[in-house]
Amino acid sequence: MWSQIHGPSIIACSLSPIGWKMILGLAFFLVMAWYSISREERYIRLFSFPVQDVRMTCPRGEMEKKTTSVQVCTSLWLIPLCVPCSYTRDHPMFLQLNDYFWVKKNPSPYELPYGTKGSEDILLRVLAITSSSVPESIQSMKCRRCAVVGNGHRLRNSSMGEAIDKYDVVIRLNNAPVHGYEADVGSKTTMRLFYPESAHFNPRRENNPDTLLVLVPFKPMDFQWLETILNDKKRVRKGFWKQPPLIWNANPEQVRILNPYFMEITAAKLLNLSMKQPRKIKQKPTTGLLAITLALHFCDLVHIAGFGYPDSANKKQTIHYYEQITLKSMAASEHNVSHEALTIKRMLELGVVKNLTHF
Ligand SMILES: CC(=O)N[C@H]1[C@H]([C@H](O)[C@H](O)CO)O[C@](OP(=O)(O)OC[C@H]2O[C@@H](n3ccc(N)nc3=O)[C@H](O)[C@@H]2O)(C(=O)O)C[C@@H]1O
Ligand SMILES: CO[C@@H]1[C@H](O)[C@@H](O)[C@H](O[C@H]2[C@H](O)[C@@H](NC(C)=O)[C@H](OCc3ccccc3)O[C@@H]2CO)O[C@@H]1CO
Repeated sequence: MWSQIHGPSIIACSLSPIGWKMILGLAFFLVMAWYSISREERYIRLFSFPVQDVRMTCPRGEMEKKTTSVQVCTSLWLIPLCVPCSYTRDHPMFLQLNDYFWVKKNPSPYELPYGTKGSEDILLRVLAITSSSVPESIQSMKCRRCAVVGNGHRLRNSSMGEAIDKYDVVIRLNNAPVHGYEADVGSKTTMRLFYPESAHFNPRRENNPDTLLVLVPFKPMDFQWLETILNDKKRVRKGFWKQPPLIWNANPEQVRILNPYFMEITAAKLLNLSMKQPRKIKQKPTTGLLAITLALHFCDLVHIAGFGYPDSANKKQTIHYYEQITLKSMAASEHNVSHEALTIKRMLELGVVKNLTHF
């Protein structure tokens, strides 16, 4: 699925120079044709981007592609032309203990949030008390139809709850509640992505007994928070931009640590942020865009709901479905939400993801 967004730019394929020239020529033609056809909104059907089925059937062949290879597709005179390209799914979703037991052959080149360089020791300790496995119930799914639920206000009074709960996998974010909002957002939560400052949810009330609580690490202190809270050690208050919970009633067996690889590719490939001096760039992906990236790797079909910020001139519009705060609260947030909106729009246009609410 990933190759359908970026085509040849993400996955390195070995093609002869003539092959590449042909593809470039064809790409030019493709753009021209796309422009004329897209206005009639028919281009998705004609081109080789397989549109995600608006019904809930599994896109044909997706599971086979996962285990074998994928193809980079373009078109020749509107006839699909696909180039086989080797692709390995060698990025586990969650960090695992045995990767930190021994000196790694390929150590991470980046520090958090894009890699684990420098955090190896604390990781050894937190991975010893958490788990890294994808539960069998998810691993064995024949088809993973996923809903990524953003925290946006447009979910309010949407009555989307029943539809969201029908997905095989429902990904939620931060402290977004379900209790009291079931009719609009559903109650199923397969995974909840969060960081210490956003862990202000009641793990038992807002989740299901088997919900995976997935820590998105942004800084080494995030691992330290997890270690102290799960081991009930003395809490550390300094080093967080907002006070994280001091009591957190979660089962360590449900806790996972997201592989920073997904943050790296969200930043580098979707937002074109430079990875050369990541510390200097005070911009990072939102948790929602990260979750979409993760879902595109992991799921056969990705639908989103609750994404989309108000226009920057709209100072009064609340941004969440569950609380009365406006864009002003995000002034120091280090996100570029208009850039992200363009990225999401592009994915929607290509049919790579489908939106359940309006965008
Ligand atoms: C003040 C502040 O820092 N706010 C940030 C909050 C805050 O830290 C947590 O809610 C705390 O619990 O977290 C963020 O995001 P937040 O928790 O608001 O929302 C989760 C994701 O939903 C998508 N979203 C949200 C609102 C909206 N109107 N449109 C949307 O598309 C976004 O993709 C967003 O990522 C975050 O983690 O990304 C980003 C926000 O900038
Ligand atoms: C996904 O990002 C999360 C959230 O959406 C962001 O708003 C938040 O940004 C904070 C940023 O991570 C902090 N940087 C560090 C290194 O901690 C930044 O710190 C400045 C600061 C420090 C101390 C006291 C107040 C502010 O603050 C940003 C928010 O204002 O990051 C979230 C993930 O942690």
